[in-house]
Amino acid sequence: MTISVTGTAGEGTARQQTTPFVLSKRHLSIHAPGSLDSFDDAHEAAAQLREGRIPAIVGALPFDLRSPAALTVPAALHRLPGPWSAALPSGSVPQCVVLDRIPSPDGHLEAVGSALRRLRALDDPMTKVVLARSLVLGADRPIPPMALMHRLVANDAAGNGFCVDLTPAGEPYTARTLVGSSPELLVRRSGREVSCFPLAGTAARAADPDQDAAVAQSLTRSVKDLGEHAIVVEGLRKSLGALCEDVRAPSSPSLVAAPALWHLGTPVTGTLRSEQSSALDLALALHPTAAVCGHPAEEARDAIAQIEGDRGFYAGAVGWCDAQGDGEWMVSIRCGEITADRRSIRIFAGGGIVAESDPEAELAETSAKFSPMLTALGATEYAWA
Ligand SMILES: C=C(O[C@@H]1C=C(C(=O)O)C=C[C@H]1O)C(=O)O
Repeated sequence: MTISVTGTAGEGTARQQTTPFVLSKRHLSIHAPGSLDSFDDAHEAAAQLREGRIPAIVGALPFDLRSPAALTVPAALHRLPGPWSAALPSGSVPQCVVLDRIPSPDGHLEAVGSALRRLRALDDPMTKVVLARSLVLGADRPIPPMALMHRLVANDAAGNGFCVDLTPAGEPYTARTLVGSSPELLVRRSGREVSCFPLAGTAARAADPDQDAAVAQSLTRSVKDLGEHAIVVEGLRKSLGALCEDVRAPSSPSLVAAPALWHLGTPVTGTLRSEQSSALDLALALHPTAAVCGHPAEEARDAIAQIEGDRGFYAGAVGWCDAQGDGEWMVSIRCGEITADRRSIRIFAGGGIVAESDPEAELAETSAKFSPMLTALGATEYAWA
């Protein structure tokens, strides 16, 4: 189905985006080409949507909502059944090599160690913090964002993928693109129905089926992972409760299969008290969950800023919202940011740290989380340029 969007700017002034917005999902994908207008202020975009002044919004929210967003009023919002499967865009993905690690593996071990000292201190309120690291990869020719997303979608059994032009966020994001394949739903709104599907608690999958089943079973019994997961569900129930009635979540998580990983996941649902709250309003109210930030959120966010610096759009949200307020926002993980010249990409992976965490296991978890992006880029983490 296609919703023709006629905004205040009119079709004649549509700026052709270099890269259209795409969000690919198993059952419904969104393709939103063109740009009638853009916003770096997500709250302003949400207000204009509520007032009926813009017909739809697509794009990315940053990890830290005080930073600029990259939101576009598209020229059209196409809803397509099933995962994104348009003809393969011209240009294939070049083979990439790792040029830099930020921080180094030892640096990440140190960061986890310093977080653990706080998490284990009895007088510190922080009980969970999500710490991430990144790899910078380079290629000898441009990395086409749509072709990369195509590969990610093809390699993912659930057909997840996204591609977002970050230009609306202004410098230094002009002509940069966020591309990834996230398994995590921040929030979906359909009429008054609201659903979230947070993931927290992770184990790397094994090639041998018996071993893989054993890994999954032990994840469902891991006190550390169940505790880490419970913090996320508890936080989400609370923030959803402020906007919804009848908030429901099963008492124990289910196993979710992601490429190379098992996760613990819990569906959390509710019914909106007011239809005034759009999918974008919900995303702004719920983000960042403890799945990507920690608990309490403010302490964890400050610790992340101090340890990692600015995360930009990693661990933010990517999604869309229409004039009725319906839409869907995915947590922007398992992703990378392609530079304006498209010769390099910075990919990110993080994990929740709690008092019982082991630094070496956390480092290995981030390596496993890099693997879908590395596979799509034809690279391995420990092969140097
Ligand atoms: C932060 C990431 O993943 C998040 C952290 C998880 C965990 O700590 O177990 C699991 C899924 C995501 O919510 C990432 O992939 O970069």
